[in-house]
Amino acid sequence: MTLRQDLRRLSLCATGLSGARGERILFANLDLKAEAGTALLLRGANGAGKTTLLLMLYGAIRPLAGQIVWSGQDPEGPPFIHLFGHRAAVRARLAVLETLNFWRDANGGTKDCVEALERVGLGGLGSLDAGYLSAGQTRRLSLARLLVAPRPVWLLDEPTAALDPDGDRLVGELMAEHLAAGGLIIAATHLPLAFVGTSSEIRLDG
Ligand SMILES: Nc1ncnc2c1ncn2[C@@H]1O[C@H](COP(=O)(O)OP(=O)(O)OP(=O)(O)O)[C@@H](O)[C@H]1O
Repeated sequence: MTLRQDLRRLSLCATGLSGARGERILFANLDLKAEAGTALLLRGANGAGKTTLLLMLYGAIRPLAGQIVWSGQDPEGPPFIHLFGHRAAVRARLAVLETLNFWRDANGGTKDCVEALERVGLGGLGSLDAGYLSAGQTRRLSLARLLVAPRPVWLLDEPTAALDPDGDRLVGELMAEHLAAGGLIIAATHLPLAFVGTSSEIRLDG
């Protein structure tokens, strides 16, 4: 993947973030920084608020307090964040390749979907009804979505969930390639991620 050179200045600075779900405060006064070419890993127990924080950084949930500033992006430009969450928008009766084509077009991408399916280990399954994919195959299809419409920021929620060891390696490779191309990754995970690159980590329950 090629990212524009000016994206090398991409960064995130969040200060004094507080997050709640319902009546419950999950985290308070949290400061985060992340730079292009690096990964920030979010750790914490089940229910600590990692997914909530990712949704906040994505812009889907408002913080209770604090500020989130993405720099190095044209605010009038195209969307620059991919959220790789637990839910995959896979519809039964739509083939795997059609599903990926749909996502690519909806996200303004131009990359080859057949190649992306090969890359994530789903080559040969393009004409299968996407509803028949196994849990791990569905995650792999969601990974292909990141490839067909490149965006500099990846927010990954438990990216290796449901994947086999080969899938773990694939996630590590894709992350390393994204970082090497100047992308920025924030990943919530309970497991070690097998990527090569600069990373830092914060705990939400510590
Ligand atoms: N819409 C909602 N209304 C009320 N509470 C919610 C809502 N969504 C999530 N929660 C609660 O917010 C808390 C944080 O959830 P979140 O999914 O952010 O945790 P997490 O750290 O990602 O957990 P896990 O490691 O299990 O994925 C949980 O206790 C959850 O039950």
